[in-house]
Amino acid sequence: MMRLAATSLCVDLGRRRALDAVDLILGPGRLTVIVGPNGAGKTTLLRALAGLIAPAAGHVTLDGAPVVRMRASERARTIAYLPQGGSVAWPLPVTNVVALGRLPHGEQPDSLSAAGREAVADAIAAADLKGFEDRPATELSGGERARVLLARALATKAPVLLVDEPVAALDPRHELTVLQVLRAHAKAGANVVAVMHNLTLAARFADAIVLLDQGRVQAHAAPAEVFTEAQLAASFGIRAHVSHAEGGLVVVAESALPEPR
Ligand SMILES: Nc1ncnc2c1ncn2[C@@H]1O[C@H](COP(=O)(O)OP(=O)(O)OP(=O)(O)O)[C@@H](O)[C@H]1O
Repeated sequence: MMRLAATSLCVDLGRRRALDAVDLILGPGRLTVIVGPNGAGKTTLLRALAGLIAPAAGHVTLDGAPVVRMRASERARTIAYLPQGGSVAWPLPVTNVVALGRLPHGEQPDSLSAAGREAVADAIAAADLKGFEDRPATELSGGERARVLLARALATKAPVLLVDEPVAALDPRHELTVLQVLRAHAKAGANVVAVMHNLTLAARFADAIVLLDQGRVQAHAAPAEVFTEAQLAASFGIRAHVSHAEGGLVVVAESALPEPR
């Protein structure tokens, strides 16, 4: 099933309560986008969903089992996590970096199974990296590198995919490519959760939006229900104009509201 659930989830970072009593149920087959202002707790929530942070209270479960208690190898096969602004340390060819996504299956880049080779090829095609296979991953632009790291996560073929700002460094065409890939992955049955700042793209591609503010879930609903002018003013401190266009909702941030929140 791959149903992710956070129940009364509280996470402390240092002395700060970064997540406060978060309740969420995220079903498979959906692309959920987490939005919220800087410091709202989005990355912390994604890391907690991935089982990478132990909660101060409450828990995160995958099909009822606490993720922090899953064996690390099983968790790595089941939950692919793409951190924000990841870097590549070694000058490996792109194909080998993408193939690192097969490590949770016990496959080394130079000894992939047939399924592993297919997964790597699929991921390279999905991230629009054909032609880049032999380039050293350290000699790419920021946006190209971001796509390589996404491809590594896709190559895992994990049924849960958690991605932190996957389109932050991308040009408009690749923003669309990546969101189409994430949506297709969800439509194929995966549970896909992405953190994003671009509200119009989020509205266009997400099945559901989670709006976080100060560590709390302010809304969890369809984009049109979450992206109201009143909600955007309350959570982001902006005056925004929301309109309905053919491709979906368009959110235009018009001005920052003068009052500090
Ligand atoms: N290691 C840490 N120790 C203490 N506080 C931290 C630590 N890491 C993050 N925080 C704080 O926890 C809060 C949530 O951080 P988080 O990175 O989850 O926010 P975010 O919503 O992802 O922000 P952004 O949009 O800027 O990426 C912030 O107030 C941040 O300052």
